[in-house]
Amino acid sequence: MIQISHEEAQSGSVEAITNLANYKLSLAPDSLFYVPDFVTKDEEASLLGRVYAAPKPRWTCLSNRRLQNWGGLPHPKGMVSEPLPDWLERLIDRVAGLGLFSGRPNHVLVNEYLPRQGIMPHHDGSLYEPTVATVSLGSHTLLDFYSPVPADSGSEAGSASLASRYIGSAVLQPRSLVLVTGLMYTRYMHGIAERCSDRLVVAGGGGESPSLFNWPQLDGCSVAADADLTLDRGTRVSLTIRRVPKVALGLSKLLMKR
Ligand SMILES: O=C(O)CCC(=O)C(=O)O
Ligand SMILES: [Fe+2]
Repeated sequence: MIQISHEEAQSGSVEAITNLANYKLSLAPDSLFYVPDFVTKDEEASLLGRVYAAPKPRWTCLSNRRLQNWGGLPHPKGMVSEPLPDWLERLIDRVAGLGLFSGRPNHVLVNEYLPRQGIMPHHDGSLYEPTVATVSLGSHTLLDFYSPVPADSGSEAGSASLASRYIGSAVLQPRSLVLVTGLMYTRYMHGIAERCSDRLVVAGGGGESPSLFNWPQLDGCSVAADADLTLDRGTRVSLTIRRVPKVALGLSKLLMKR
């Protein structure tokens, strides 16, 4: 069993990120950033407390995960925005400070995955600015990336071709932040396989894995491996932070303008 555990995150403070370029994953074909321990263990517990304190109707149950939508429903005509709760605004402050978004993020999807749950490969789409910042809580997962379906592939482009389109993964450790932008957002698709454990494919003898984009970053962790190189998944909550550029005026704002 491989165990990837970070040195104890200090409870009160995290290292300030002064240069995001230091966190760019050079093994990925385009812009992918990975920041381990973006939140502390205390912050993780507090964020999980807030997620699970949300009223039941906040949750939408899907077949392979459940989610909470915060900030409004993105729509081609503009999102009627709703105020975000303070606990999300504080997290957004920190993400906005990284300077990757053109303005302040205004939308958060919270996903909860039990072991054996995931999300099919997809694009996040054009209603959002093409950058997503994801904080992982509670458990690791493997975020897999795929080349898009070739335009001329017709109906053959089913799951059989998925393996051939796979380009690599990032291990998302609990408390980490991953930033997907550039072609990694617009061109490549991403998904999470429905598995209860992840086998980390370590190619070659040198502890390198070309298919794990953040393998060198994991090196900084204490890694103990035996034969099976498997990470068991627990319940993972992801906070996916985005910016919806087109915002429609809500009813109250429209009335105020009269
Ligand atoms: O949970 C994640 O890290 C990915 C979620 C995702 O791809 C999405 O909400 O669009
Ligand atoms: Fe997505």
